[in-house]
Amino acid sequence: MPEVKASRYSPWAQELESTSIWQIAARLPALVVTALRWSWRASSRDTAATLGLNVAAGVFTAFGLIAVAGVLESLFSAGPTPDRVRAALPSLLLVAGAAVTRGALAAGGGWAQARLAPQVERAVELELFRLTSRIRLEAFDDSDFADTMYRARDRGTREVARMVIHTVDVLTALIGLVAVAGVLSVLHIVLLPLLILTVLPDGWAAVRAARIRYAKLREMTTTRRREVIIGDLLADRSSAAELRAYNMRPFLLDQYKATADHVRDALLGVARRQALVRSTGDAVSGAATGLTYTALGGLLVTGATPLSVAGTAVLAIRQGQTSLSQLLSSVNACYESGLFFYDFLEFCEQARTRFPEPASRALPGPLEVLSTRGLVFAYPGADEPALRGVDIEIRRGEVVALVGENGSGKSTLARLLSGLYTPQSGAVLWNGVDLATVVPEEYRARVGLISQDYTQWPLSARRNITMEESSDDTRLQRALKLSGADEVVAELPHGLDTLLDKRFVDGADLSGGQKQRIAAARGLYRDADLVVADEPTAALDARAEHRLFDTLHSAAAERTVLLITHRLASVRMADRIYVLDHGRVVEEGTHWQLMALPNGHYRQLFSLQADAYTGVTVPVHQEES
Ligand SMILES: Nc1ncnc2c1ncn2[C@@H]1O[C@H](COP(=O)(O)OP(=O)(O)OP(=O)(O)O)[C@@H](O)[C@H]1O
Repeated sequence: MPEVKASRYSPWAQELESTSIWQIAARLPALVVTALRWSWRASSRDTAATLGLNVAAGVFTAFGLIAVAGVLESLFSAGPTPDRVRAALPSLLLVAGAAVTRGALAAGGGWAQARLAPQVERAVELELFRLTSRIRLEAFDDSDFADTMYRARDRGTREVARMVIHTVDVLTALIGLVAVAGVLSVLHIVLLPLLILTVLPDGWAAVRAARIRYAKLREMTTTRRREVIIGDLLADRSSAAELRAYNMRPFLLDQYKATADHVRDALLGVARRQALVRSTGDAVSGAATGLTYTALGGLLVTGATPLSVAGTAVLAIRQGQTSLSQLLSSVNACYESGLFFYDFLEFCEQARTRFPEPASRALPGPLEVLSTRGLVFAYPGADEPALRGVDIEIRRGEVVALVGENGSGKSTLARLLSGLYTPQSGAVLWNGVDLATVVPEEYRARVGLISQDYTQWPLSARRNITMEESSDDTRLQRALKLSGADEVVAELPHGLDTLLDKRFVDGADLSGGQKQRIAAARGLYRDADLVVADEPTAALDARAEHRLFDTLHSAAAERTVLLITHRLASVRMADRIYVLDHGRVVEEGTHWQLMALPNGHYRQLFSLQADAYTGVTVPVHQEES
């Protein structure tokens, strides 16, 4: 299967192949400006310091090179050597001064740069999750958009800070090149071993700084995993419905912020320690640079090392080569980051087009009647609509059942009635008011959804049921009892306070049926007008199933119940049954009315099930066709 074999990056790789380097280079300046804008928003002070200090360090590198040229000019002039060395002394002092200043500026710039990365990453990721938790639910069924979202999450968010850093590198290397061009006519030479000595302390500092970062990241593995898990809940298909149904967005965003703040603070600590190590390395390197020039002076005074024109030229060329290769590699890095960053920007743009339509109307009182009018809904990219003009009605206090074969559209209809999907045409009406005009959070708060694909949240059992910080004990105990979740909680090591996630210490895992009981308790706990139960008993044992159906039927005394199930024996008592087939309501009525239809769809399905239990067949006339 090609889609399984393809690498995760294949969409990106394809785009890369079809986009020429010039096209990407042309959009690079705009990307750099956008990245700088993000960075400025995250921390204007650190952005300014990163740019200012690094560019200033580049200027001092160039200045040092020009000062070296001055030294050489004095040394190569006519006259006795001691006089020439003396004449070179002011330039030598300038060289040393430039090196120290450059070192200090680069250390400051490096610190600001290291501070910037976690701050920009946090700001960008928070924006990503603000978008993923706000987009319409059907956006998760659009595979192209899912790819865009994955690429944005996988690398895109990290690349903004890198773009800023690579931009600085490009500017610095450019300044170095200009300086080399200016002094190419001047000749100079440096002793190789001493030059290596000037590089070694910096190398040590770089290794040490990398180790500090690695050790911290390792220590924070669990925290970072937690961050990823919360992030997944905010952006994953599996939790998207309940996140919306139970208005979990503010809570999860707060949780994410708290964890992300912890990671950010730890990384700022790493940045401080790294800056210390790097400045130590830079100081030793600076001293070694001074030593190099002192030794060079000594060698010249003693006449031990004659300077040759060729050697000096080689040095100047080498410097030029270094600046050039730096420029190339930073442009390359900028280009690479730009690709990933573009993914992120593309995602933001696409996500904003998938926000729910703004609605401001309040819910018009408690539910009297919920109805649909010509409801049509197609999933993104689907050839056929899942619902093709559905009209149903649910009145207060009724138990209404939706039945039909797999894929007939029951869950889709339930989600539209729960306000999770928006119809392409037609409307869902609450007391006659179109739900598209009502504030979604207000409506969703009046619906208790027992979802077919429920989420087990990595929270305590209590929070898994209440889905809100405060809990009403009377309602909680009632929901536990009605759903049979009381038996589940009784077996948990810390009762309602047990964490329902095996991935953490003291976390507990539940069986499929136990999870379903908790999900049922969640729908029953909510003080809702309408309970939507979509296959609420699929994983339950016979006793629990019987109990829950009894509960749902008696719950209708205070609430309205929409029940979707394949256990047709349980819908016999429903006030009305709608039979769906290929996205249409094909039959409607009570159990006995539907059983009276000679070739009825419901009658066929019911008789098949009844047969399996009793061996008694209700006669079914096969359609003649
Ligand atoms: N996320 C989705 N993306 C695209 N198509 C979907 C999606 N979910 C369902 N469908 C399609 O929509 C149609 C209706 O599906 P739906 O889940 O509403 O059926 P159902 O009656 O609830 O089925 P079941 O009894 O198996 O739960 C089916 O053809 C299904 O393949």
